[in-house]
Amino acid sequence: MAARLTLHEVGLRFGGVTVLHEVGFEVGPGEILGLVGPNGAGKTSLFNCISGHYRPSAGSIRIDGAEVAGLPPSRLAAHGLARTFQHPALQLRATVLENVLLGGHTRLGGGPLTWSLRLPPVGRRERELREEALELLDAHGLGWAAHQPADELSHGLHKGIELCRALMMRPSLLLLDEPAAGLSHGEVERFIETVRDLRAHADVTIVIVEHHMGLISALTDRVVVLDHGSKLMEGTAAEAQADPRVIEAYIGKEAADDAA
Ligand SMILES: Nc1ncnc2c1ncn2[C@@H]1O[C@H](COP(=O)(O)OP(=O)(O)OP(=O)(O)O)[C@@H](O)[C@H]1O
Repeated sequence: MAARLTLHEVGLRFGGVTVLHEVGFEVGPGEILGLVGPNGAGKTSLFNCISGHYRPSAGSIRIDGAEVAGLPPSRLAAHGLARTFQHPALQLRATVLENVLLGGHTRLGGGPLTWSLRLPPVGRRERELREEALELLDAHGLGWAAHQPADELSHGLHKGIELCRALMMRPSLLLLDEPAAGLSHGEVERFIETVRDLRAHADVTIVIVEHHMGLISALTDRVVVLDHGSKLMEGTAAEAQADPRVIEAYIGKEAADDAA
């Protein structure tokens, strides 16, 4: 079942630097939320707090009411969370299929003893997961690459493989960090269709960090705009793009970049 994500006054500090300050919002089951804001606003840092890669210095992060702030990524899988990264984190020497299967390991069942002895239920489960991974790759137009080493494929294909790996976890909460970065126009269009298809057929809540406003407008129900680590506003993508505070935040950043 799709998850509810609730953030309350989340803060993050590195030494004396405040990266996030009292950030709060809620994403309802099955919703698609965009997290946007200028470079350095704190979007990826907030993702890292939600996915357990950073421990927030303050506040609360709940998935379906359970407090998860500070839990490591391995424990968050049990709460239904999966994520992708701005720069796909793949095992480059492994095949595409092996990479996608990594996402299924939490669903293998049993424990280290049954795995190391490779008892019959493990073998059966492995075959089922392998079939499922191949179907997932086929559904995302990557079936042809299943047995190729990941490092022989393009950046755009790496993003697709990483998404399949995340989907192998059967997540109830999916975090996508800049899924369109480095993709061609055609690849972005295909990605938009993929997420629409997910919304129609998978029971999942999705949060997307993205600079590509076309993608954000096409996919999200709501956006949260961050600036300098704080929430600037929350509303639809159209409301955000027309909001003078948001325009000021982006223009101010561009002016500062030009002056540097
Ligand atoms: N591990 C860290 N140590 C110190 N500062 C950090 C660390 N991680 C992030 N920051 C700082 O936190 C701020 C927010 O960075 P973050 O990458 O979260 O922003 P962002 O909104 O995702 O930016 P972009 O759109 O460019 O990816 C930046 O000033 C960054 O330098």
